[in-house]
Amino acid sequence: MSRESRLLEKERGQVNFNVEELTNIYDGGAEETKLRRKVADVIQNDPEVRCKDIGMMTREERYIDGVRRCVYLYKVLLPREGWTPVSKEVSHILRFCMSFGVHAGVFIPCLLSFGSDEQIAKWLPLAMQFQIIGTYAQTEMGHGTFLRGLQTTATYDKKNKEFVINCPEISAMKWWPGDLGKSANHALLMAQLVIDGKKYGMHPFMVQIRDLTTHMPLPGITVGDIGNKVGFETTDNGFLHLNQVRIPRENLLCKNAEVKPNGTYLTKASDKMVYGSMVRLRAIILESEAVSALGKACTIAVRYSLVRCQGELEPGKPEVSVMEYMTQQKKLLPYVAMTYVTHFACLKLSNQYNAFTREMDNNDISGLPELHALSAGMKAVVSEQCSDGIEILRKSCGGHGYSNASGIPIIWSSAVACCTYEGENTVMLLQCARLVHGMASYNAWNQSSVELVNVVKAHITQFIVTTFASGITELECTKPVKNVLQQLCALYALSCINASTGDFLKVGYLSPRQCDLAHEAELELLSCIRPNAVGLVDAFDFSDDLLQSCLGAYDGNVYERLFAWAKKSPLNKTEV
Ligand SMILES: CCCCC/C=C/C(=O)SCCNC(=O)CCNC(=O)[C@H](O)C(C)(C)COP(=O)(O)OP(=O)(O)OC[C@H]1O[C@@H](n2cnc3c(N)ncnc32)[C@H](O)[C@@H]1OP(=O)(O)O
Ligand SMILES: Cc1cc2nc3c(=O)[nH]c(=O)nc-3n(C[C@H](O)[C@H](O)[C@H](O)COP(=O)(O)OP(=O)(O)OC[C@H]3O[C@@H](n4cnc5c(N)ncnc54)[C@H](O)[C@@H]3O)c2cc1C
Repeated sequence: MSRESRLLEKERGQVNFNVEELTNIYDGGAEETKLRRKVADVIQNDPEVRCKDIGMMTREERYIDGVRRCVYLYKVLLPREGWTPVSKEVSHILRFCMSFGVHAGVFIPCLLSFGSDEQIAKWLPLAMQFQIIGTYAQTEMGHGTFLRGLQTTATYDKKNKEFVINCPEISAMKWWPGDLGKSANHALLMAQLVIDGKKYGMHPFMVQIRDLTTHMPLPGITVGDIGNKVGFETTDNGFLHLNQVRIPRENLLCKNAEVKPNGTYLTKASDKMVYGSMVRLRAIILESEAVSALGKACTIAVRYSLVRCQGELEPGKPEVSVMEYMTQQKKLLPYVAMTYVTHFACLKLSNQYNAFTREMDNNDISGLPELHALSAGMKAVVSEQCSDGIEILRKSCGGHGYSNASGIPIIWSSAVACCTYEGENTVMLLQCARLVHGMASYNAWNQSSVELVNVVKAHITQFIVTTFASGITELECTKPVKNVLQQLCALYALSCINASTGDFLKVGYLSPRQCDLAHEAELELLSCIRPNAVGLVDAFDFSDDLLQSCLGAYDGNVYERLFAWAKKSPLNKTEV
C-alpha cells in the first residue's frame, strides 16, 4: 500500500460519524442510495456506456463518444434492464450521460409543458425512442436575455393554413441551442407570432429541420455547430437559420394558445406560461449541474490535500499534508459545507416547483411570480457560488489542479456555464429583486441595480441557511451526524458573513468586535471539522469512474495514476 493510501486510511479511521448514514441522508433515504448504487454498478460494468477519461480526446471524438453512449443507453441498456425513460433509475443515469442533455432535459419537458394532448401523443413516443431528436431553440445570435426582442417570426398564412418561419437578418439566427449542431432533426422553436401584421409575442413551434432518413438539412434550413467553447465540448451547441420555412398550423404547440384555421388567435392560459419552461429548468438543474459539480471538486481537492505532503509546520519535523495549513482548510472546508447546505436548499426549491405544477393542473398559477423570483435568485446565487468554489478548489491542488488529469477543469467548465444559460445571472438577480422589492421607476431602478443585486444575494443566502438549519432540526439521525451537519451549517453561514463584513459594519448590524468574533468562530469551526473532512466527502459517494480524477480516487494513489495518465498523451506515442 502506498504512503498516500495509508494516509487516507488513517484519516478515515478518525472520522467520528457514520459515513453511510450521511450518504443516506444526502440521497434522501437508504432506498435512494441503494437505487443510485445499482444504477452506477450497471453503468460501470458495461464497457459500452461506462464513463471514460475524455481528457485526451479531440472535440469530435468527445461528441461521437457521447452520442454513441447515449444512444446505446436508451436503445440497449434501458430495455435490457427493464427500465423506461421515465423510470427513477434514469434520473441517476443522466449523471453519467454527456450528450442529448437538451433533447432529454429540455425538448421533451417543454413538449409536455406546451403541447396539447394530441401533440404530445404524436411527438413524445418518437422523442422517447430517439426517432426524433430535438433541441430547444430560443436564443438568437442577437438576443438571449431580452425575450421580447427575439426576431425570428412565425407569420400565419391563412390561405395555406401554415406558419412561415423566418430569420429576417443574421442576428435573428438561432445560436447556442444544445444538441442542435449535428444531432437534432427537430427544434422546439420560440418565435414571435404574427397574424395579419399584428404581433402576439413569443410562442413555441415544432419545426423539423433535418430529413429523418438522410439527416440532411431541409429546404430553407442552414444548420451547424458553433465551434469550440470553454466547456460542454461533448455537446454540439449549434446555429440555425430559417429562410421562409413553412410548417403546418398544427405545429404551433397549443396548450396555452391556439390559432384557428381562419387566423383567430385564442389564448387558453396566462401569457406567462410561456416562461414556465425556464422556471422549471432553473429549479431543477442546480443540483445536477452546479451542486453535484461542487461536491465532485470537493471530493477531489480534500482527498488530494490529505495525501499531498508539502513543507514543514515545525522546522526539522516531517513534512505535513497541505490540509494541516489553516489557509488550505479555509479554501476547502467552507465549500464542503456549501455543497451540503445548497443541496438541501435546492431540494426545497424543486419541491416547491413540483407543488406548483400540481396547482397548475388545477388551473391555479397564483404561485408563479413567487416561484419565478425564488428560482431566478437561487439559480444565480447557487451557480455563481458553486462555480467560484470549484475554481478555488482547482487552484488549491497546485500544478496538478491545472491538469485535466485532476478532473476539475472539465467539472468547472461545465458548471460555470450554469451562470449564463437559463437566464444570465445578473438578469436573474434583478428579476428576483423586482419581484421581492417591487419595481421602482426605471431610472431610480437602474441607478440602484448594483445594490439590488447584492441585496438579492443576501436574501437568497439567508433562504439557503434557514432552509438547511430548519431541515437539521427536523432531521432524525444519530447525534454525531446531527452535530457535524450543524457545524457545516454554521461554517457556511459564518463564511458568508465574514466575506461581507463591510456590509454588516456599514449598516451597523455588527460591531467590529462582533466581526472579530465571527472570524474567530469560523477558524475554530475549521479545526473542529478538519478531522471529519475525508468522511464528509466520502459521504457524497462519487465513484472513481464518475470523478475521472488522478488526484481524487478513493485509494489516494495519486502519483501512480498521474504518471499512467500522462503516458497516454498522444505526444508520447513517439520518443522523438
Ligand atoms: C444540461 C444543461 C442544459 C442547458 C440548456 C439551456 C437552455 C437555455 O439557456 S434556454 C434559453 C434561456 N433563456 C432565458 O432564460 C432568457 C432570460 N430572459 C427572461 O427570462 C426574460 O426576458 C426576463 C425575465 C429577463 C424579462 O422578461 P420580459 O417579458 O422581457 O419582461 P419583464 O421582466 O417585464 O417580464 C414580464 C412579466 O413576465 C413575468 N415573468 C418574466 N419571466 C417569468 C418567468 N420565468 N416565470 C413567470 N413570470 C415571468 C415578469 O415577472 C413580468 O410580470 P409582471 O410584473 O406581472 O408584468
Ligand atoms: C453552454 C450554453 C448552453 C446553452 N443552451 C441553450 C439552449 O439549449 N437553448 C437556448 O435557447 N439557449 C441556450 N443558451 C443561450 C443562453 O440561454 C443565453 O446565452 C443566456 O440566456 C444569456 O443571454 P445572452 O447570451 O444574450 O447574454 P446578454 O443578455 O447579451 O448578456 C450580456 C451582458 O449583458 C447583461 N444584461 C443583459 N440584459 C440586462 C438587463 N436587462 N439588465 C442588466 N444587465 C443586462 C448581462 O448581465 C451580461 O453581463 C446556452 C448558452 C450556453 C453558454
